[in-house]
Amino acid sequence: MLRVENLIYDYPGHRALDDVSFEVEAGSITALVGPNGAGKSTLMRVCAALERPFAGRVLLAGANVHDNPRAAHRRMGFLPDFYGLYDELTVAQCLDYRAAAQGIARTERAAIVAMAAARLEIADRIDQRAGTLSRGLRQRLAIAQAILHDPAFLMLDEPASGLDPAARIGLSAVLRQLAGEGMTILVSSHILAELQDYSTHILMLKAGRVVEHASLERIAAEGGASRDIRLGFAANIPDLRRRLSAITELEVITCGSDEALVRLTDDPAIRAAILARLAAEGLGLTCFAPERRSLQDIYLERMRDRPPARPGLLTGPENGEAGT
Ligand SMILES: Nc1ncnc2c1ncn2[C@@H]1O[C@H](COP(=O)(O)OP(=O)(O)OP(=O)(O)O)[C@@H](O)[C@H]1O
Repeated sequence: MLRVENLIYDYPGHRALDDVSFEVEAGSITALVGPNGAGKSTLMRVCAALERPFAGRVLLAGANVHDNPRAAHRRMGFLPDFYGLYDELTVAQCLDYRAAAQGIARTERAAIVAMAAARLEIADRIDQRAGTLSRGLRQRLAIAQAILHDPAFLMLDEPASGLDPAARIGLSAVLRQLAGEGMTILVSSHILAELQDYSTHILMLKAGRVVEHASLERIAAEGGASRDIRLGFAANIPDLRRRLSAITELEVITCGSDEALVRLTDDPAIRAAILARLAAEGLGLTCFAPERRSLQDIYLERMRDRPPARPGLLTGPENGEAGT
């Protein structure tokens, strides 16, 4: 769907994108993450053909977006991190204006405005002025503006920033729904727990370079079974820590009176022996569950460990060369 090849982008005295290559799979929701200043917004603006790269190219469904930005804008939607709405216009007028700007014929506009408002669940606000909407509803209107021409590809730059928890949950549902309807989405955010809920892939940038690009499934499976195990017990055991610590192959990370987090070795035989010992101890074991590695753990690990991608490599989940 979107293929980015060897992008270089410089601000005066600063390289913001340093040989960035990746490919976004059709139908995926890719989370674009990285520390402040990593280059996420710059990357999105270049992909949206709002900035011209110094080198490299961006292909949307095979067409170079910088050769014909207007054609690219008809195939993509973009919500920048800072956007303006016409506060004096109603929701309907805002959407109608954007539809006109997209070149949609006057006769088709009413139906398209109604459909976009329905998709973002703001149809009941259609006659309300944009300036009187809550932050969450403004965000919905801005996304409705970005998708009313039914783009195949949608980019959202930090759409959750400033939203309250309920509005963020609503936004996640909207993104899932749009992806379910066939839209390919690239979304940047610093809220990793939420990205984990709806993303299929992750693209990590650090200092203008790709340090990881993979499906969440592949990342979660990487490294085999988790070594951290959550234990649960049927009743309170006052000396639980002491009893667990007595098992030498097991390291106690946290411990309460009826639950604990412990770290085991990767060796299946030793793990089986520890489980058998725990059962034999008569502790009333009710839970022995590997802890799922969170996106946050993976992010922190990658940001710490990984060298940036080698120049010239096209990173992508399908070729398995991400961040090597
Ligand atoms: N107009 C500009 N002029 C000069 N430098 C800029 C400009 N815009 C961004 N930069 C620099 O380019 C780098 C990348 O910025 P960018 O905004 O793309 O990062 P980001 O990953 O989106 O950051 P954040 O998470 O804080 O939004 C930063 O070092 C930033 O200071």
